[in-house]
Amino acid sequence: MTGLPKTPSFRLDGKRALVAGASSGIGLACAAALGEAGAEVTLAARRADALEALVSDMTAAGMSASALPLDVADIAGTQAAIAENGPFDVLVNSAGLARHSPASETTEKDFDAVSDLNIKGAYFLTQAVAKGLIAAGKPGSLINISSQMAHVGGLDRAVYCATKHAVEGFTKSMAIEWGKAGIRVNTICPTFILTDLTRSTFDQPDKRAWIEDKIKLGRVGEVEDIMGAVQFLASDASSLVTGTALMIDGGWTAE
Ligand SMILES: NC(=O)C1=CN([C@@H]2O[C@H](COP(=O)(O)OP(=O)(O)OC[C@H]3O[C@@H](n4cnc5c(N)ncnc54)[C@H](OP(=O)(O)O)[C@@H]3O)[C@@H](O)[C@H]2O)C=CC1
Ligand SMILES: O=C(CO)[C@@H](O)[C@H](O)[C@@H](O)C(=O)O
Repeated sequence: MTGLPKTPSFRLDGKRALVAGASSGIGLACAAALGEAGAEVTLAARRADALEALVSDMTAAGMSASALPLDVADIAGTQAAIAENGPFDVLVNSAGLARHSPASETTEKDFDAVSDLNIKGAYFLTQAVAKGLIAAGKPGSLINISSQMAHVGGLDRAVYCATKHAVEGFTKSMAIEWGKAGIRVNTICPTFILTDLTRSTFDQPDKRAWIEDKIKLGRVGEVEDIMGAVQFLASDASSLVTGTALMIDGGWTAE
């Protein structure tokens, strides 16, 4: 016997990771997952106090973390912050927002607010981190938190769905462009997960029943459901994975 193949490592020791949208919900969980795997994690979002609280929790748990207050919709400010604090080997972009209304009533203000963060902010944040890697001649793994709504429509969620479909488009295009440089670009597409973003949806009994019916595994998502996926996509365990969407939807889009 010549020896068994060895599973590539899920560890991230020596890697620098940036998590945008780390002050709550899915981003916070992703930051903890990356820290647990050994990465040095930079936590970005607008609320500096929430970031500092997470830095304290992660440090107390033996992880390496620091805060970088940042508005991802401020493109120039984000570019400057990444240039100053990078390069980052790993990006998880979980900064996002949603506004709900019938498509016939969407206002330009809501359209712009959701698009400016979910598409434009995500695009230029991903670009800024990639530019830092290219300049440093380093490989990397860039992950955008998209949504199952990038693959299906959602009643009263036309703008949000449009932005998440757009994220899938630029992710695939960037994956093609930067593949030879060893920079991988992927999305994670969660189903409904109880966070500040979805609380108002879950509070409506008819909406909760709709969600529970559509998720074939019979339970709603929790932030912990995203953590293993982030460790996988950030690490060498996924070194041939790029330009793809990892569905974490309990079977919603299988129907
Ligand atoms: N929860 C769910 O069911 C699902 C969520 N998603 C996606 O996951 C991502 C995270 O959502 P979730 O954790 O649920 O929501 P939360 O509202 O809990 O988290 C959103 C995060 O984004 C940050 N954020 C918002 N605006 C900005 C900004 N302009 N600049 C920087 N950071 C910003 C917030 O921090 P701060 O306010 O401090 O800036 C916060 O950390 C979103 O992209 C969402 O679309 C996808 C599928 C399902
Ligand atoms: O992406 C999501 C579910 O797959 C959620 O963030 C929402 O659609 C959210 O906007 C909601 O409807 O509560």
